[in-house]
Amino acid sequence: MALAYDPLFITSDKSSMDVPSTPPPMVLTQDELKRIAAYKAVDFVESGMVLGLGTGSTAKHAVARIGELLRQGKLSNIVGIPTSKKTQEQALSLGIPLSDLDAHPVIDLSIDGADEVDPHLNLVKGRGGSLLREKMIEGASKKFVVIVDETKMVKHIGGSKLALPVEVVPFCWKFTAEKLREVMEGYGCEAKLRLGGEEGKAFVTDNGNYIVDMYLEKDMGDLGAVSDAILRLPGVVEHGMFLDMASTVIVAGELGVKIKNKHSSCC
Ligand SMILES: O=C[C@H](O)[C@H](O)[C@H](O)COP(=O)(O)O
Repeated sequence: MALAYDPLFITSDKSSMDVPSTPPPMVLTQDELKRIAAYKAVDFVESGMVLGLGTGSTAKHAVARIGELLRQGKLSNIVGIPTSKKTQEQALSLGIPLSDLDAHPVIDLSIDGADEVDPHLNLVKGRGGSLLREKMIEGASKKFVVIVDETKMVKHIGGSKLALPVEVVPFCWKFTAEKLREVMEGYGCEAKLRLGGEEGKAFVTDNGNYIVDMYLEKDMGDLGAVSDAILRLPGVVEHGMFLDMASTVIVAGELGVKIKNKHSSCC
């Protein structure tokens, strides 16, 4: 279905108005909101850029749009760095030239979705299992634009009560999961191995690891301290909290698109 995409439908945190003067032309599905956010992010893309290509149901719209603009000749000389095998396949199918972090250690712009966004633009990512490559690539980016529909906005990280993913090595994963649970015990934490592999086996990431999903009851408060404690555990490869990494978050909702920039987004 074609979107009636209205530029007046956009607000930014630089603006004093949060509600646009023109009402949205129709009730949009969550997928349409994801697509609106993704297309808006692709406005930041310029010919000649090295781009981090995100993973997931929102990022796939951005990758598709980049492919379309390349095909139309409106963008040229783009190099994409995919954050997962799935995105790599999509980008290849669209003819987007690809490379990697070894060849391009500095990336101009990354565009990716998120599972949660807090008021400080801290994120949870990795419910699709791609957090490690995403963190490596997005951490090497001069600009990181996050695209979400409004359901992803939370008051605090973990606030959706859905998974905070941690990538762990398969070797004695139960031991690591128990250590994670102990570290997070004060926040009412449950730690569960993610399933989804063949015959009900563990989900395996693109890096051959497992994911332990943490479910939290309480606000963690000092996210930096929790991050450090998790990363100190042997067996942990990476976690899905992306702290202070997003430059801009584009949020598409029924009342319009909001653009939130780092350092001007909160309080
Ligand atoms: O591992 C997956 C990624 O972090 C995704 O970007 C994240 O889960 C958001 O995915 P979606 O856009 O499908 O909600």
